[in-house]
Amino acid sequence: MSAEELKKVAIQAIDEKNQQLLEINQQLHKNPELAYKEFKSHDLLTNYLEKEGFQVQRSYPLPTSFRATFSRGKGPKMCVICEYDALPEIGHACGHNLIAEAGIGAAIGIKAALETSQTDLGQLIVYGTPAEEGGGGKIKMVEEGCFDDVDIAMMVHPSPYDASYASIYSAMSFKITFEGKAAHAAGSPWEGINALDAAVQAYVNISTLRQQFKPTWRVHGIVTEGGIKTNIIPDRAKLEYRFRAPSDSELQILQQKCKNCFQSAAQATGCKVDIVHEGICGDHYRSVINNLHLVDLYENNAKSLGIEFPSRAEQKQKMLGSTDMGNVSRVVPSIHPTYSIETKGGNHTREFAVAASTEQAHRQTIIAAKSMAMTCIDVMSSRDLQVQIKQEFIASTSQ
Ligand SMILES: NCCCC[C@H](NC(=O)CCN)C(=O)O
Repeated sequence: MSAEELKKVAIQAIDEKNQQLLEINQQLHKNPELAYKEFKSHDLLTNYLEKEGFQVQRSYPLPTSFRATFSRGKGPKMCVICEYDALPEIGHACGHNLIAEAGIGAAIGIKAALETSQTDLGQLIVYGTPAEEGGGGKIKMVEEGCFDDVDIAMMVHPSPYDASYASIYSAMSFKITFEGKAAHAAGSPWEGINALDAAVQAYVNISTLRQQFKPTWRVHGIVTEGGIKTNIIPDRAKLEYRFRAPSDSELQILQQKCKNCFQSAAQATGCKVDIVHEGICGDHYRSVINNLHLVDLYENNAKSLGIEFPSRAEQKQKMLGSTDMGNVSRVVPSIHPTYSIETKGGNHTREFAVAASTEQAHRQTIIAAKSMAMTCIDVMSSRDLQVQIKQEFIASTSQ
């Protein structure tokens, strides 16, 4: 069968499961779970995939990640990724319930095409990847070798705009602790060393320096501890900061500038400072390397389903944030397109959480699922494309 005929098979299979796919996204939306605690989401998705005839490895290799496979002979191993973690307090405000729906929908379509094809079309791997919003599930899965037998990986992400090319920055997070000395704030303030003043000074240093930041750099921080009582000079204050830049080398420069801001604030106030890159928000999320062959295929398939894209130059201007999919894109040819849903607020707002549960968002998600399935079918059907994608990957990762 031709690729075009197989795409029709995939589209029909996804349409037949439309109601079930909607229910999956709604269930996830009603039960938002945080990084590495996505047990109900994991069970919902793995039970469904098993029922649909996939070989499922639950809790592989992490407690809330999974691998599900379906093969028809030899051929390239295509990987579709589901995310399903939520944000504290604001739930599915990044729409990962829809990402899971899209991944499962694409898997249903690709499986139908594999079953219908008379040839060794390829193999499908569905990965459930936890903790994208902090904790870097995919980073751990890359380290565990999960992508060693994968030829191509893809996922989609809802947002306020359509972009087949992902403009995703390299990001690192730090925890900063200033240590001072407590004293009675009225009786003997001169005996104290004010850690809150150091934190405020550091915040102001960075804000002052912003004028000299490149327009593509991002620095954002919060105060997580700032004292106990107004009449005690705070002996400890804590900040959390995240730095982002388009490349790792720029990120290094930006980080050093900001570390200078923390250290000079400590010196000015007489505090000690400890800067730690660590813990749940501490992983290095790499920038995404877009495989342009895959980007073009995805865009053409989505266009054939009625999606309109801004120019590639405009797409590159839109920055969603950072993602551990960047780390996957360093080990296998990858794409991370975004697709638009109707929303009154951007990602990470309460408005977006509301938008992520609507019928309209579901309809857009189904189109994204079909576009992924069609892209996989294009790749599986053409040995030439497989070679070109691999060659581009080698060239882009060896720079
Ligand atoms: N180490 C913290 C990672 C935060 C990842 C987060 N990602 C997104 O918003 C993209 C879509 N989920 C971020 O960029 O802050």
